[in-house]
Amino acid sequence: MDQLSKCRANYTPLSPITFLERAARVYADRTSIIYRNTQFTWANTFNRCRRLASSLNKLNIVKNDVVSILAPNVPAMYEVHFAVPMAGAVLNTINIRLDSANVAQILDHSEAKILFVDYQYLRLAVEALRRLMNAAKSLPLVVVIDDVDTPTGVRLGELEYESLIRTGNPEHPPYVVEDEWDPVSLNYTSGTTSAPKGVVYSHRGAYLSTLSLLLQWGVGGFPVYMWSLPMFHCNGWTFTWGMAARGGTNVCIRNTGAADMYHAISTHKVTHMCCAPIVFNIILEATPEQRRPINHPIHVLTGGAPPPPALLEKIQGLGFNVTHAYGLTEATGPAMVCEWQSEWNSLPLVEQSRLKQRQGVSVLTLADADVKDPETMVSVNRDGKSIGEIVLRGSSIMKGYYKNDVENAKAFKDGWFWTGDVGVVHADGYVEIKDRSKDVIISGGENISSVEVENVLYLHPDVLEAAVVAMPHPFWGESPCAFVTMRKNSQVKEEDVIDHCRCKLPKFMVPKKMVFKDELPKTNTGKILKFKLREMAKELEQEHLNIPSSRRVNKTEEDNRITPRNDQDRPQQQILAISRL
Ligand SMILES: Nc1ncnc2c1ncn2[C@@H]1O[C@H](COP(=O)(O)OP(=O)(O)OP(=O)(O)O)[C@@H](O)[C@H]1O
Repeated sequence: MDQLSKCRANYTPLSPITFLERAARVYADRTSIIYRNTQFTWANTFNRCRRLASSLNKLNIVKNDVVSILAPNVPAMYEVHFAVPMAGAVLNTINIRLDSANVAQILDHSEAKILFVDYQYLRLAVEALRRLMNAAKSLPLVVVIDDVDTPTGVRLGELEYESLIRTGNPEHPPYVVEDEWDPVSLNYTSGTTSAPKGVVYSHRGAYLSTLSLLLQWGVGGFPVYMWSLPMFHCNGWTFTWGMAARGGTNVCIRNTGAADMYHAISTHKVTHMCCAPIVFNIILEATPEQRRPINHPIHVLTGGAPPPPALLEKIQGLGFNVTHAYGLTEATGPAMVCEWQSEWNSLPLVEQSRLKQRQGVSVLTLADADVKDPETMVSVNRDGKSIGEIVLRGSSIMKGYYKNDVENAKAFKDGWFWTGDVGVVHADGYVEIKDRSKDVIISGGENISSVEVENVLYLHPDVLEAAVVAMPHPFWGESPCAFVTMRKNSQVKEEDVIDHCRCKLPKFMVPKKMVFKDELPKTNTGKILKFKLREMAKELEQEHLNIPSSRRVNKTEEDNRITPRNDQDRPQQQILAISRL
């Protein structure tokens, strides 16, 4: 049998762009995209993508060139997921809430040849380009994306998205992927804990991850998928490509405000959506004018941050059927999922939410997932208590970080990808995150999981959002400090919330300081920027100790950037502390 060899008939490189060609054949007249009053079919989408790919090649885009895009969830953002790789190039979607310094950094680091910019983000793009120009760096060609539904006429130079489509060749032969290990996209990490890193996906990894997530989430034919998750985040957790694979309808929305989401859900009968847990608050806090009745089941895949059980309970009560996944940019989005066991359906709702907030088991494309002691590399006991670092291996894991050998060497060790997340394994094999290694609070030699304290805070009926970080403590080394936002018109005081924690937590885990804030600092993907809160906690401690402001740690310009510099030495220290336990 060994002599049977591969040939073109039985071995084709895997690539997610093949999903579109098939969609155009199989689902030609079905709706592919809805955006305001504009609708396309799968035949239209294939035609538009071929035209755009041909125009990109005419602009001298060749294999492995990077093409960037700065846009919200509009049709163009969807189309480039096919058109750019169909031109042989690598797609780089840029987070629209970054500042111009970060956008410039990404354009420079990725060596982007073309930048597609949605008209609403032109100012940000221009500022980023000005920075590149001042630093004598090369500039990408800019293509403005006007609103396809209600064009504004805004331009910057000659190139405009729709005219590239109009002038492109509809018969352009689809690009043939020769090696499935070739790059398909370049996504920068959220920069929650360190400088954003450029994560490269292969055609093979993207293809397999797409299929595995569709299967894992049980997405059948013709889903109506609302884009409440930014497509720029891990290519929309691969559902950009996935909707073509299932002949789904992409409901594009510019903003994830409550009114837009409720309107889309009820008008288009949305069946599926993904989002960070923070979006549940937007849905739950909607005003009566924004709300619409929800009369059909909606499947939600949530991840990106730990969903507190109290929040899961509330959103499920509204008719949303939540699946909880855990993932990273480096794992092409969701890598583990809390796979639901039917016998759990008979448990009380509180117990169901407690089980569901666990991060779960590996998705199908991962060969393995484990929790290991980072010093001994030994797997931790399945007792729900022994702590270690979550490690992953398999075809969903990135090719590597672009131009970053140092981080590649740290991330890939002993045949595993090391996530930097700290967790436990329960007796049933389900993993539960306790923290990011950088966020663990070490108080008097005890590790405190900030997630556990946050879960208790979320049980308070007036708490809207909560984040717990380490505050320096003269005796214990660190103590928990909670930052909380409260529901509108709440009369509750800080002391009341501390008392609530006292009733539910061991004394050493009770926040020593409670800070009410109007808003918590977040990344665009809805993650709370804990490094910023740690800085604030440090300031609070210095005030508490009456250190004159002149001697306090100064805020530098960099504090306002995504890149946290202050925590660089912390993970190693903390992992060592964890492994000592
Ligand atoms: N379901 C989840 N529960 C808890 N945490 C989660 C979950 N899903 C994702 N996360 C957190 O999000 C992280 C992945 O986020 P992402 O890839 O967007 O960039 P980042 O890690 O936030 O940014 P950076 O690596 O630049 O700091 C995971 O490592 C984990 O800490």
